[in-house]
Amino acid sequence: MSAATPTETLSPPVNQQDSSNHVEPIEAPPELTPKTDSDTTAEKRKREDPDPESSPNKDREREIHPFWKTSLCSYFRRSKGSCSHGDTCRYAHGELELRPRPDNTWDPTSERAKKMARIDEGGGTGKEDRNDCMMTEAFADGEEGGGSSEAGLAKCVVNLPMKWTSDNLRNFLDENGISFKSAKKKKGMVVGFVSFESAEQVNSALKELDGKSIGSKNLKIGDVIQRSFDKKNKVAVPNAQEHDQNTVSVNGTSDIHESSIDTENGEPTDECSAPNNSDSKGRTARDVVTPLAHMPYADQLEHKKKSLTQTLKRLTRNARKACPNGVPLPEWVLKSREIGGLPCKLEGIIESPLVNEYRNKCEFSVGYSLQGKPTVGFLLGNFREGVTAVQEPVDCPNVSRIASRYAAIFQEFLSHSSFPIWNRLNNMGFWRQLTVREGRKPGKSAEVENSDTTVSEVMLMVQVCTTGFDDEKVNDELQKMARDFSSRATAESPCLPLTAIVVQDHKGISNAAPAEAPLHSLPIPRECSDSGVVAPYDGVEARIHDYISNLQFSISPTAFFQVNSLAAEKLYALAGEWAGLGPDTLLFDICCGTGTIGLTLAHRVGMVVGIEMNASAVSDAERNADINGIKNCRFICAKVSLAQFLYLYVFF
Ligand SMILES: C[S@@+](CC[C@H](N)C(=O)[O-])C[C@H]1O[C@@H](n2cnc3c(N)ncnc32)[C@H](O)[C@@H]1O
Repeated sequence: MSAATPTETLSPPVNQQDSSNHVEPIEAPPELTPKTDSDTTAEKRKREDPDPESSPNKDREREIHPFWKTSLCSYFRRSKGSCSHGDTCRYAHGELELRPRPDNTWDPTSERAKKMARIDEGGGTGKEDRNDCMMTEAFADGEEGGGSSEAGLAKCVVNLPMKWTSDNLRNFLDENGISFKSAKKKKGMVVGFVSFESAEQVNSALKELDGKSIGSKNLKIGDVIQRSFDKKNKVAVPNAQEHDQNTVSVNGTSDIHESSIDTENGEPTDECSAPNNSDSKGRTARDVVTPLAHMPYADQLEHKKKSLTQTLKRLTRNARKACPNGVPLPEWVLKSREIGGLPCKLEGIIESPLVNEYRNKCEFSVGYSLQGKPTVGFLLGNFREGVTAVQEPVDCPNVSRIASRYAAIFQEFLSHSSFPIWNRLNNMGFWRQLTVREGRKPGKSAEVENSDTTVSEVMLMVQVCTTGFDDEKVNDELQKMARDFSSRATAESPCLPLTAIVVQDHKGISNAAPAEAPLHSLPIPRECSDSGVVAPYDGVEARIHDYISNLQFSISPTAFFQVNSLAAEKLYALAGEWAGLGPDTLLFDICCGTGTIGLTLAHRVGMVVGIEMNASAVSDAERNADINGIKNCRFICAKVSLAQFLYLYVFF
């Protein structure tokens, strides 16, 4: 089941970097845990029920064999780099060649798996760590990268192993016989920059490198284009060190983009939100966040259905291949043949009650436009691809008018602020992000065609990094910002609701702030209340309220809440219908957030147990049960793992 999120792809838009939107992987049950080398004998044996789509061609088999190169070759390791099977060996000759297993785990003897285990032991999630590594160092600028890009002699190479440094990149180029002028790569990034002496060198490098596989990835080569304001270096920027004359950055409309083609079937996948090479010239925020917006809504639904079908078919194929010999294929895999390879019947995509301006939460990045103007909007691509340019949310149909107005107000404020904009390349600066969260009045879906009139509360969360800035000056600046927001919200016609302004101090370098990043609420100057805008007292906990299935939900600044409240209502109702609930049902709401699913279904079951790792979301869930007089729900703050789940099952 999937509710349609109009115009967006099924994957989250590029701007959605909120940690609260991130779903941590749940521990796999034992039968899904990584296979050991001993399992591979079974894998080699011919399956009784062969995959109908597998090809007799050996090379193709290697390409699609789910365990190909997913374990390190112990012979290769023991004999210090030699293995009689050479290239045909099914095991990986070294960490670089190693691929993840079908269940997304890594060979437990690999350095990567050990590193992840260390991170887990240390309480991190691995993702944070990788993000941090990715951004610890800025792309180096200076002599090497500079001049060549203008002449088109600089290229960026995407999909390089994260752990590579410039030395690894240079060695790799040498080993492949590529002549180049300079090569740079920061550890933790997947992008490297290579400059060449001549067009011939560029051409032969392209021939050799484009599409070449390293581990499980294929290299992509893109142009490096200087941002226009870097070239001119004449635009006044608040912090001169942010935009060094020599800085070479990848233009947001450059040729770099993630693969938009499903490598298995050559058809676009859910992830294909990035336009292709030629389209990406002149890519807009609208293209990036709502790549389906050019289609009529009915076509968008069809497109989503098709891409979901591909994903589900792939799931069946992978499950079939992953099932070891001797273990019977699950019934749903066997039955999938009768329904065109699908694991279950796909009912279709449910329409959203609201097609435009449906998002109740927008996270706007703060950065520079392609012309070097301080901008509040959406990144024009992925930082991993080297894109840092931001564009205003012009024509983005999913963004509400209110959110757009606040982005514009903030952008105007930043153009006069003496505090610097966050620089994603050197991880320095002050202003980082603006999140606009809206709360609605209770009302029926049919009455909400004009979303503006139903919004009664707005919370603004401004993310800054206070490192290195004077506390007093920071406070003055933030007070000034609050005054600006409130007076300009009041001056709008009709005046914009403003319920809370929260400042989040995020000192780290990854995009998503950790749950413990300090938050403080700013008082909203009094005059706003006279114009009908609610102004909380300083120190009062900032929160907004929304409604799903006639229940009120109180939401704290960082807690997750479905971004399309009305579509969520439809989705939850259907989940309840399908679940066959009754008074004897014990309903586990795993990763419950603010408790929305469990609470909306509580009246149809005996008891609800919600589990959620974000502490403030758990207290929101408890508060929400109270507000709505629901007594049969318990919420537990914990990271979900199989062990905990089993314990709870026995305990309750
Ligand atoms: C996409 S939200 C869904 C929340 C809720 N079910 C809803 O529909 O509104 C996912 C939630 O899962 C939580 N979460 C992610 N990984 C978790 C884990 N391993 N254990 C517990 N909670 C987790 C996040 O904090 C977030 O609140």
